[in-house]
Amino acid sequence: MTELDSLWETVQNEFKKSITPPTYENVVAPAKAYSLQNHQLTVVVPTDYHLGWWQKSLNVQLKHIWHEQTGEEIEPRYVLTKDLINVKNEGHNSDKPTYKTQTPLNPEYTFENFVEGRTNQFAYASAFAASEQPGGLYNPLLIYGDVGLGKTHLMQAIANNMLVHNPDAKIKYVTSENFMNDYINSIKSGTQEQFRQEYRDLDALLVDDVQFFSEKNGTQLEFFNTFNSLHDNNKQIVLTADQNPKEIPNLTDRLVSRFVWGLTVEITAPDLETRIAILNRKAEEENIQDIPNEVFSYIASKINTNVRELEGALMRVRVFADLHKTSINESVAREALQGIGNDAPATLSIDLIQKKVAAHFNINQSDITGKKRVKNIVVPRQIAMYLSRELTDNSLPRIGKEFGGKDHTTVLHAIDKIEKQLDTDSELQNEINSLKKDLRP
Ligand SMILES: Nc1ncnc2c1ncn2[C@@H]1O[C@H](COP(=O)(O)OP(=O)(O)OP(=O)(O)O)[C@@H](O)[C@H]1O
Repeated sequence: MTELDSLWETVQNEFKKSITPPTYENVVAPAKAYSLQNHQLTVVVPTDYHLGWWQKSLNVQLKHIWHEQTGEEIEPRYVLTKDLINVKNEGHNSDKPTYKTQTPLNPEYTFENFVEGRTNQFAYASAFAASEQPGGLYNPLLIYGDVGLGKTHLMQAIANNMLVHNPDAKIKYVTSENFMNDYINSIKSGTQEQFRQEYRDLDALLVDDVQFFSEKNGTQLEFFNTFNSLHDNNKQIVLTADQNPKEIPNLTDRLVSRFVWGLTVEITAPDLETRIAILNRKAEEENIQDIPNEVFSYIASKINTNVRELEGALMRVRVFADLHKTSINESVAREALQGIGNDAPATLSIDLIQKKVAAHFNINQSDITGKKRVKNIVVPRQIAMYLSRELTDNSLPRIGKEFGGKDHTTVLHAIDKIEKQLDTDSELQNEINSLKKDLRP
């Protein structure tokens, strides 16, 4: 056992005294001290969930315990096991080539484990198609969107699926930062030829977060050449970015034009139904049983942007219930998630939308929920259904119910109609904008 290992054991024992056994077992025990350099303690943790706990809840205590035990002030940093390879590459001796960055694929990032919904199904279908016919129509495939929406998951699912079909496929997954570091290190060590071979002799290259190339002109040029070489040989390229590549500042035009050569798809935040489905899937994966449906709905309505945070919230509820030795129910979830996510979930109700739309068109609310098929009532009814979907988190069946017990397909048809008309009808656009302003000042 190294000195650091035994010190870490002492630190863990100190934690044990001040936190409950489930938090210790679930969160503290799985963490390992990896290195201590220049007052920076690197701690390796297995999942995003652990990362969140350490960064948000245990960081101050760790610094305190460390100081008490050693007299040393430290600045901890937390690294996922899967990212350890990057840490290992840091500070490598410059005469050793380090162009061999190889971040392992996460075997859990498969298409089967990805929940499809309205906002990600195009990205999902494109990624699946690219993995079935690498180097084909969707080359490169670029997936962009906000943080934590599943871009890396889909990108790695492509690689995992390619490997199912061809276990010998040469696939490299790197972040754009890895690519740059590899490139710089190859220059330093005079191993550019090997670097090029390494990157160009692949069946698929996956590069995460290409927005990082912004302003890195030398790296952009090298990547441009790598890209061309792979593309010319019909090798699959998959890229992700946090925004549309055309909007990434300081990327050369020729690189942007390469990025959008194949197919560019966006992922946006999942809707309520998808968030609930993701939570169900996650609970199954983590073997968390007996969660009532209203708890899934509550968590999904609180966290409505980032899937990573959604997963974190579920784990938080679980640990909270463990700590209090209680089963998971809605009031436990409310307590566990105090101060997290949407503290003031939208109070806008379908009832209010119906009232406002009725007043706007000078008809009665009962017309909106009724069955009359005359045009001056049908259109406001469709608009009210559309707004109920846009501005609240209610599901289609729920909306149908509130509109006098209509079927969810009727609601879907109404929304579809309005969406299509909005593309061309500026009067309708103005009408809807003004109603939205009125409903959400
Ligand atoms: N539709 C989905 N179904 C199941 N899991 C999902 C889905 N979307 C995201 N996730 C999960 O959410 C977490 C975050 O996803 P991921 O890392 O792929 O996001 P990202 O868009 O690459 O974020 P970042 O920009 O921060 O890198 C992962 O655990 C992933 O498996």
